[in-house]
Amino acid sequence: MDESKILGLEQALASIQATPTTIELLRNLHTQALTEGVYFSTDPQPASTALDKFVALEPDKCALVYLLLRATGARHVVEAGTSFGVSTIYLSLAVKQNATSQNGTGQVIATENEPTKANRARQHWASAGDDLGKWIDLREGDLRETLKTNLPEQIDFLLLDIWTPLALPALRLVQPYLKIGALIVADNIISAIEGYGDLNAYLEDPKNGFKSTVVPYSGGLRVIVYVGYTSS
Ligand SMILES: C[S@@+](CC[C@H](N)C(=O)[O-])C[C@H]1O[C@@H](n2cnc3c(N)ncnc32)[C@H](O)[C@@H]1O
Repeated sequence: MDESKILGLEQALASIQATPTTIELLRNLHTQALTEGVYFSTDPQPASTALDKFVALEPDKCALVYLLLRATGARHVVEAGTSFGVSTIYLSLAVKQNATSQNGTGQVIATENEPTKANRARQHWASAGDDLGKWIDLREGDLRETLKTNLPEQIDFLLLDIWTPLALPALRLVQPYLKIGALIVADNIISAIEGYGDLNAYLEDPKNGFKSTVVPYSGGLRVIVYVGYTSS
């Protein structure tokens, strides 16, 4: 791994509050993820080629997501696309810390279609040092089914880090529960733009109630706020 990636990883790890065990786990997982071959869901190669790949959110994006959650006090979070559970560690750390400081409850609803990936994710969370598993409800199976029921009354944050055809269906399922001011982060919005036509059109239609900007992280990261339905 080159120097700039090592530096970026260390900067990301320095921006979160976690036990040394969790930090070391994240360092290892990100290092494996950053050195694997690239996979994009818009590639012609079959999705099965991604079975043994992390396809994890990069460290700087994970740090941003963690800090957004901490800044907004988010406690009810949905993650579309969990894979080996790297980004989920950041989400669950923030939810645990927010819930503890607010004396409230909280949960990350994680989603993964592939049983082998779900198992690896669970192993990673069990080996983290922050007792993270109890903050995560991992729903195995196609998220178009698993997100149909049992969502919290109010959702504060949605991470869209999923194959592009699943992004809009995930958003549509979660939208009825989004609080006004909820944040949504969608990864690779520029590098996978051809796969995101339906999502972008939906977000840009004013009647759907979203405002957003694209921040210049690798591949483009769309940061979206749910402002609610408007008549204009
Ligand atoms: C980009 S990866 C997620 C990476 C993860 N957020 C991280 O940072 O570690 C997307 C994941 O979505 C999963 N996936 C694809 N289609 C799905 C579906 N219909 N329902 C649930 N998960 C799905 C894939 O198996 C893959 O592991």
